[in-house]
Amino acid sequence: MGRRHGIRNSNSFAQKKRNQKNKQKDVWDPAKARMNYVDTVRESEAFSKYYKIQNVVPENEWDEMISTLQETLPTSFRITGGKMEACAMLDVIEGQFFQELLSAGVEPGADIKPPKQLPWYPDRLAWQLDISRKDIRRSEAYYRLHNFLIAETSTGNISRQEAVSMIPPLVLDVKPHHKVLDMCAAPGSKTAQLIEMLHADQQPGDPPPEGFVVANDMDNTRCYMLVHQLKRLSSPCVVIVNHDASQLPSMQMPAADGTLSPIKFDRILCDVPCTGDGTLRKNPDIWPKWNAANGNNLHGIQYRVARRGLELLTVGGRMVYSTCSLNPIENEAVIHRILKECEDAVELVDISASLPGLKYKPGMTTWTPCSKDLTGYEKYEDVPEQYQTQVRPSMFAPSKDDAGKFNLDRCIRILPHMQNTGGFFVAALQKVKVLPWEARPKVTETAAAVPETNGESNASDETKEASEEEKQTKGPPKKRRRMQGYKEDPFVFFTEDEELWPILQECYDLKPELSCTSFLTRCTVGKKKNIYFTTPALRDLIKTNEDRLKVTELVQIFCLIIFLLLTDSNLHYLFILFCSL
Ligand SMILES: C[S@@+](CC[C@H](N)C(=O)[O-])C[C@H]1O[C@@H](n2cnc3c(N)ncnc32)[C@H](O)[C@@H]1O
Repeated sequence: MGRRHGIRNSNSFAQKKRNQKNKQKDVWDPAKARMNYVDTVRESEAFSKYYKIQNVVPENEWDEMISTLQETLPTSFRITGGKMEACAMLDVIEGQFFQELLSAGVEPGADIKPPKQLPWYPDRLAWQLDISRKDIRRSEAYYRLHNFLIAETSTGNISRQEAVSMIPPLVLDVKPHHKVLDMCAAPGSKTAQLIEMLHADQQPGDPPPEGFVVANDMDNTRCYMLVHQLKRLSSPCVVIVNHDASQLPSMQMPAADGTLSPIKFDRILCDVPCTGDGTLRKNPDIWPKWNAANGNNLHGIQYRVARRGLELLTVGGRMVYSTCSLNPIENEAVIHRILKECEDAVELVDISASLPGLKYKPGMTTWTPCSKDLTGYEKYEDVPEQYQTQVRPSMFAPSKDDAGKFNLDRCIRILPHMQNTGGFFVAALQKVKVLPWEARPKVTETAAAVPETNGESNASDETKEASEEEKQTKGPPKKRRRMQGYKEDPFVFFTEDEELWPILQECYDLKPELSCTSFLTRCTVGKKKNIYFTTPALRDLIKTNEDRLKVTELVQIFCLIIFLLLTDSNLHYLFILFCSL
């Protein structure tokens, strides 16, 4: 009784506090004020002036682009999972929900926009719906479809993803045996697509694919978003790591003869941090903050991440560079700088045929670097001293004579008005031979030295732009600073004599070909409450690289939560079993 009384008291206190707060809010609510401001400021003078200087869109399309940017973005989604389940889901969506919409559309006064299939997405599995909150309220058919999409998104059968953001994984062309690296992965909508592609050919009862995805993000909190997003896929083929991608250490894998060799990835997604001005429809608060310096400041880290990606890419492998920015300084200028440095070791791939029906502008071959005051410069020598740290020599377009040899027109820029989407940039790079500065991969007897990092932020200082491979060949710097972050629980793999293994095998009727050494826990002592399963390839990767990563405390590898259908029974029960042991 007393306790209850206490609770009532504390509740009324909390209520009083809330009332006080609400009163204050009536006077001044900064969040509300910001939203009002954002609602009214749906165009930025600086944005318009800058993109007119860049000629990013032909004069006669300008007004259409700006008015599209001021409209709400349509919803788009893709159907996930194996081919059979996806087709069955498509039948339900088309046969039931879209049909209802179409029937509602013939009623007098109904304003129903038919769903649009995204022609460039395979098997008719991606759709765009131009529906607003108002539509959902006024039409029963819209309401039912909306609720269905929400429910299916939470179970993972549908992924609500911006249409243009589906493009980079498609262009990456991932096969089940590929080693894939996603350099800047959080929150993970593209990583999910990559994992689905890895499992594309897998039939029920088949072993998991040979390939894997290493998903990295520098932001520790966003790594947990990634864990949350990817958990739904229950794939044993993905590991999440937490690094500055421009300094991602070389990982090692044991060869058949027991020696270690550095991993080179077959496919790399380099979806770099950017100003995001292609997402203005979704994030209108970018309008009032937009300025030319933001893009200039990101050029350095974008280049360094892409360059590191190419170092980690195998010869013959493909890397896709993408941003949700329209700015050539964040896009073509980065690609041009990379191609120039890589000489003839890297080429732009013509990806137009892999995206049938997609409307886009070919990459620009000329652009004009600008300082924050929106003065454009023809050449670096024209840049006043005060802006020389902001506008860098590497940002300038190739000369007319040189332009042809880079094939920058093979890049793809999607402008919002072309098919009612966000803005996006994508380029696919093929590594045709080792990079000029790259040492040929060495096979070492022991784990290679851990690449050093000074843990500093991504300042655009060119002196920091030496590649990680270069640093490794020069030897480690003398001082080592600990990077801030959280220490993750260890990865404790079962050994052949694991006492739980016979119980597990019997209880879950595990297939005999499953090796107990692919199971792991995250604790060294105490009850093994959660048991994880991963593929042999990822087990080797984690085991081979964990120690050196732990020593430096640079990396937190997050577990890939893995409940593949090892048997017909649902392995989620493992949780229950071991919690009660
Ligand atoms: C454009 S978002 C990536 C979106 C993601 N690919 C997706 O599809 O959901 C860029 C990401 O890069 C991360 N990031 C920023 N700087 C980074 C760096 N130096 N290394 C690795 N990740 C970085 C940010 O935390 C952010 O999550």
